[in-house]
Amino acid sequence: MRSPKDFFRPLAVGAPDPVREIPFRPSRMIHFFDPSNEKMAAKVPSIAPKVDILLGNLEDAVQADRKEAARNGLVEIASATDFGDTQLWTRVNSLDSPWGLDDLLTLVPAVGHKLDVIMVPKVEGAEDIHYVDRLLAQLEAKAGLERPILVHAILETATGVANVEEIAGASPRMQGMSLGPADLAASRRMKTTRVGGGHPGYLVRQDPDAANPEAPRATYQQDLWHYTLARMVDACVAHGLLPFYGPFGDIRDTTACEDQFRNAFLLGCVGAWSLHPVQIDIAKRVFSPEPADVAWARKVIDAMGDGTGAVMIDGKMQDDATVKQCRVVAELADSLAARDADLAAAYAAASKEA
Ligand SMILES: CC(C)(COP(=O)(O)OP(=O)(O)OC[C@H]1O[C@@H](n2cnc3c(N)ncnc32)[C@H](O)[C@@H]1OP(=O)(O)O)[C@@H](O)C(=O)NCCC(=O)NCCSC(=O)C[C@H](O)C(=O)O
Ligand SMILES: [Mg+2]
Repeated sequence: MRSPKDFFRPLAVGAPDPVREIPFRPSRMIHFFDPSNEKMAAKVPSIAPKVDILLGNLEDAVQADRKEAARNGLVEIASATDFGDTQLWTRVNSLDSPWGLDDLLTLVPAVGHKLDVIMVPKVEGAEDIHYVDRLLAQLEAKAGLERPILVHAILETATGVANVEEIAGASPRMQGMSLGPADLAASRRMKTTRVGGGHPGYLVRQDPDAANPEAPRATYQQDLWHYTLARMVDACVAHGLLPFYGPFGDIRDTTACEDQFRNAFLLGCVGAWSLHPVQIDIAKRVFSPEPADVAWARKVIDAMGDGTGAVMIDGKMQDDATVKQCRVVAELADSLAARDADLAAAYAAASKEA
């Protein structure tokens, strides 16, 4: 393990200095597209301005015989497109696959200056991040890049979950993590074949009524992902990283998708993956605080002055802790409003009314 003194040293001569703090840009949705799919690729220029993050996916969901086409397609799209202030990410193939190395060897020299973040799937421990860290430093130095490419890990194996804290702290490049519920379910031998979401069999049942033991008893579906998501959020925050929920595979069930995204938002995640255009607006809605909540947060911040002491607002106690909660909401709203004029107007109107 590197000494803490060396943590922020470049890992190759000529590589850019690692960042000291992970930038928190609007990140409500990571929109996946397959660069080898002509229809999807054609939509990139029109989708890019609508999403916070656009991700060229090279891993799962791209057929084995389309891997090279996807990689080359991403180089072409990244070179030809002006993404404005939308972030460009890629998900490379896993480190043990026949394609992961060539993904990195091709993308960094060709379009490394345009890539903000590389998502690495199936990360199992700090050693995976160390490998990518050094290789990226070498490639960045060779390509003459001036800013480091950040790394995002998918938490999608039981071993990865067991090692989540050490993964989060493995490198100053670590930008964030996403939950990968499909691979994680397989790795853990969970008996769900869904991509995220609940399962009707995972429930608790109301106690029997002593006076009427045969009466029907209510059941309450439970959240299969709560434990992992909460662990991931804590590991990320402890290391200054951004946590994301991952994919919701039932594209037609927009209601359950919204519920899953909202649970993640409330628990601390900054965004989720959108796999289909229909999920973009869901993520935008869910991961932007409600105007009424923003107005309330600003009211509390104003009333709390220097942020110490206790006051009563509309019958609710406010103190040093609640003002911090309110700052989380207000600061997120400010950063999203700077990118989204409609949201800025909605926040201003709600604050005026409050
Ligand atoms: C899920 C899909 C296969 C559905 O595609 P399709 O059947 O074509 O849907 P539609 O007919 O409704 O599409 C309407 C039009 O929209 C275009 N489209 C579809 N998806 C996208 C997209 N993501 N970006 C841009 N454009 C998109 C279609 O081409 C249609 O266009 P047109 O005919 O011109 O109107 C498909 O959405 C898809 O493949 N999505 C991405 C899937 C993906 O990336 N999966 C991997 C991430 S999840 C994962 O890996 C699991 C995770 O790692 C874990 O372990 O949990
Ligand atoms: Mg996966």
